[in-house]
Amino acid sequence: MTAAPPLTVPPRLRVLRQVLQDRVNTVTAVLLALLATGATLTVPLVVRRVVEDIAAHRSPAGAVLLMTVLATTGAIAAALSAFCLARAGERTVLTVRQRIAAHALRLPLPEARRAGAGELVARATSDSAQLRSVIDIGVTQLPMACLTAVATLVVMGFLDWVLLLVVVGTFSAAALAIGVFVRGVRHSTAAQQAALGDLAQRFTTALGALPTIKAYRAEAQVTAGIAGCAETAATAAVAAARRQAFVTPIMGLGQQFALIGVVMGSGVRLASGAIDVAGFAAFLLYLLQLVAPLTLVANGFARLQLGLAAGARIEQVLATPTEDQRTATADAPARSALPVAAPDPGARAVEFDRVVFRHGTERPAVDGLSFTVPRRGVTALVGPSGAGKTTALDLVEGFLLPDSGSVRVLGRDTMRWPLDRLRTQVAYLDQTFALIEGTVRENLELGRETPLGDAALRDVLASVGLDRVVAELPLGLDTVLGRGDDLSGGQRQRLALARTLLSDASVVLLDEPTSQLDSVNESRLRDTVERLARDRAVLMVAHRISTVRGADHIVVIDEGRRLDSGTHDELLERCVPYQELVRGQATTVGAGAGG
Ligand SMILES: Nc1ncnc2c1ncn2[C@@H]1O[C@H](COP(=O)(O)OP(=O)(O)OP(=O)(O)O)[C@@H](O)[C@H]1O
Repeated sequence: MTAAPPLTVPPRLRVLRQVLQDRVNTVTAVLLALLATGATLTVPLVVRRVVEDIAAHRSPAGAVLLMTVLATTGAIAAALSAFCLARAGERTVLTVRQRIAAHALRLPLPEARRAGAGELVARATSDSAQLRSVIDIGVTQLPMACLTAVATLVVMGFLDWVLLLVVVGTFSAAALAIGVFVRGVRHSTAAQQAALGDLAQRFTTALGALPTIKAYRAEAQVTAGIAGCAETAATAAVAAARRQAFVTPIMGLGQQFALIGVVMGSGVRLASGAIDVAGFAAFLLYLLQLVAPLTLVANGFARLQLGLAAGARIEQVLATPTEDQRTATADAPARSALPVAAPDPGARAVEFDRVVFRHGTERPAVDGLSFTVPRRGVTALVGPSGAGKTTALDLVEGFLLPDSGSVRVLGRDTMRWPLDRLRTQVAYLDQTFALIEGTVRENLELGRETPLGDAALRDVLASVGLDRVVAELPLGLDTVLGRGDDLSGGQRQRLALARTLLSDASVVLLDEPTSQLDSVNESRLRDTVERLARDRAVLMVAHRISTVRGADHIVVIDEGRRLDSGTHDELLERCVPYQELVRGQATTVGAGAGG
């Protein structure tokens, strides 16, 4: 199985700054934990007073009451501290999830695709949840456990420093042994989270391809791949658990040896008067109390690795520059900081000037491409499959940036347009005709700040022949699409087209808008596009010659280069590759399609 390809920027742990965001709850949790720790540390000293009172035939009632108050206060403070910490933790997880979602949707398309939808979802869900352990352990548990252990050792040193040396010796040996066992935990936890990301990625992709998987009876085959990722995650988790499983028993062993050593040494120390019976009782209580914070420290470091590994994976996403943060050159300002200038009214709608673009491959997808699109009318981009047509549209929309040359929209280089401004001017119907999960209305109004009235929505639906279809949906315009109620492929395509038609953009990009339409709807689309092109530029990619033959201007491209341009009749007369395209369609679908 392959791990997800790495995102571009190495991980840093800036995300941990989030820990301090909910200061009120974090500080309250720390103060309450200090109170709980103080109470826990004081109890054995009060026990010593109880023993002394009993030995001196005094009433121990006062000391017992004090002990009860301290123990209760400690318990309540510990509970409240844990609650405050949980609140701070959950708020942090919430903020991180919101940041990941916002950031992932703003990543450049190639980066988002490379990361993978499932991987990004895993970082917003399971990785983010792991941050709780960084907060729970890192903010209070580890510091308080260290504080408790050190303070306990100090008090024990005051009670009897020789017996303390026995304790320190045995626990040091235990710590060394634990160090050997937990050394590989970080590696195992990182492997576990990478496998979980891989699992989410495979699962998401498989659910997206469910009809194909079912049609090819590939459920078992695909399940095996997903199960393989789950198995890798489980193997890594078990490896980490195996190492961690030794922590508590080794600490217990350390405590046993310490107890034996202390009991053996106590005879001499009591006989010499270095410690009295009450002091010895307190010393033993402290020794019994010591093992809990020490175990917590040892386990805490191991669990902290899990949170830190998740933090690194989250940071990897957040450190990848968004589209707005990307710059044209190293010293250029980020796109979001570019000055807002109005489009040039005299300029062409789109101008490609010797544009070269590679999808990270040796061979350019667009190779020195130059052509222009006038301010009004339909320009069609035709060429064989893989010629670079979609890449050209993606360059206009600013999804991709040219490696060299320039793409100008309304007279301005796309590298120098603030993206939201560019995309206000350019509407795009992409090949996937993707609808968001939401109502028909939400799909039509996507990206609009002010809602449109029902009449406007029905008009646009009528223009793509969908008015009756939508009227017959259970809740009409308010029917949620995508789950129980859905449309056919061609209907989805027309709904996506209707969304594009509602835009006020000066340039409209249509990628294969007729690929799933019957001849009636194709003819309707041609009329709609012609109407649209009366006052704006339409740049359309289409394989069907019947769709493009009426275009004002046709640009023929192959292997990322412009071969020729002109009207259908001009190209039919002089452009051999265009003639071949037309002839190819005439032989496959009949002369009517090719004209
Ligand atoms: N994400 C990608 N990663 C790598 N190569 C890609 C990617 N997208 C496209 N290409 C390559 O770039 C070239 C141009 O692809 P593009 O999708 O622009 O062609 P097209 O003319 O739109 O094809 P079609 O008509 O089949 O949709 C092809 O060789 C393709 O394999």
